[in-house]
Amino acid sequence: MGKTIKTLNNIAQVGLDVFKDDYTIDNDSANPDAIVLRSFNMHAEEFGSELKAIGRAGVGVNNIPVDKCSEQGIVVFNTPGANANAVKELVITSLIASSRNLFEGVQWANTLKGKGDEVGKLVEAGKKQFVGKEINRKTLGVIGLGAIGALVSNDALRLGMDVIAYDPFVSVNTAWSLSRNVQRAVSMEQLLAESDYISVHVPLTEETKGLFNKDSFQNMKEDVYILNFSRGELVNEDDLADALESGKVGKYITDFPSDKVLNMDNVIPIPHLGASTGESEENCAVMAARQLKAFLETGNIKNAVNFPNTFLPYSGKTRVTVLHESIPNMVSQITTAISSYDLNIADMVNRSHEGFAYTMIDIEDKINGDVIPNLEEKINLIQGVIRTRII
Ligand SMILES: NC(=O)c1ccc[n+]([C@@H]2O[C@H](COP(=O)([O-])OP(=O)(O)OC[C@H]3O[C@@H](n4cnc5c(N)ncnc54)[C@H](O)[C@@H]3O)[C@@H](O)[C@H]2O)c1
Ligand SMILES: O=C(O)[C@H](O)COP(=O)(O)O
Repeated sequence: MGKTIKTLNNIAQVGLDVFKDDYTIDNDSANPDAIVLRSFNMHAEEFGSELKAIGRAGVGVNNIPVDKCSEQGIVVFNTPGANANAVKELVITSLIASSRNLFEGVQWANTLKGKGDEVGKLVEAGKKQFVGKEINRKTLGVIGLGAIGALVSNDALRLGMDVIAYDPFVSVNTAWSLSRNVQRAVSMEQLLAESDYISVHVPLTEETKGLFNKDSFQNMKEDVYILNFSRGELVNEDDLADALESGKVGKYITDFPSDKVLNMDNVIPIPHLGASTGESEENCAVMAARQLKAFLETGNIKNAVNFPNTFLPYSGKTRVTVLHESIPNMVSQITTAISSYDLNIADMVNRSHEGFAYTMIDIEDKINGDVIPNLEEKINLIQGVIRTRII
């Protein structure tokens, strides 16, 4: 049956092109099968009964009510690493440009428009206001060693910086990709105390909200530069104002300006450009679309943030997919329901992730269409089952 996809932001065409034949892109649909978006805030959105999946073409999912989605059996995907290079390039650019007072210097040079032959003399006289500092041999502290943090760390080393990093949950993938010259901070305090520059690359969660506050600023060196390409809410803005005022923080470079921050001195506001390159937009769109398509057509899950990665080769016969709570005795109750229709199981998989689980069961033959709604209903009645879909 045809499926409807709705987009809530501009999504690169190559990504939308993944949805061919049986799919309709309908941005006015009140009840799509899947939604693709970037930073659109979904917290106030109602979900239609057909909505099975949301694809975030990007990384941060704080714009999506993930817990509500889990409870309603809506799988939320993101695109890990797909925009990491774009962000890294902007972080490195901003690191150097802010150290050399480039943003302020360019802004000032533009004020000389119309000064005619005087411009050359004014430039030479005025440039002393913008004397900067070099990043070579300075220490960069990287908080969060995921896709972006690891790239930033490796490139900063290549530029002659010392790099110290903190991530208590570092993944095996990152560990393999990281230069052995990145020093490991044993605590946030150590990183804060040793860094001339700090770049933060963690997700916004209840735990990381306000990570930069009065106490953490106090632990930092005088005149530290902070780069925030992650989320504005990681920083307590009232405490930041004091730290900028006192000179503890020399500059705050942020991809997430707020009205409050725009009114502070020594802030370099960037209009959320981290992932805004053609390459990154295409990478994210294609990855999000492929993951959604695979899930809608085969039930397989790759890169979901609220349900486990689950893969079973798709035979094209009948597949029963069940999103459920991760509690004892679920698989046996589901298989009992299936066998009550005299159906033989060919293959199956069950995975769990942080309280939620996913079971996919392949039936040996294509099953009669009339059975499908009854079997779905029977499985949905099992306590702990969130959503059943028979493909
Ligand atoms: N400015 C932009 O356009 C842009 C683009 C992409 C991502 N982002 C933001 O950057 C964040 C990081 O992106 P990524 O692709 O590197 O994500 P990622 O998931 O690959 O890495 C995040 C890392 O943070 C670590 N972490 C989590 N909590 C931590 C804590 N309390 N202390 C230290 N480390 C912690 C995790 O272990 C993980 O290694 C995203 O969550 C998003 O908010 C912004
Ligand atoms: O979390 C992300 O991936 C970034 O903040 C990018 O957001 P965007 O897709 O709205 O540019």
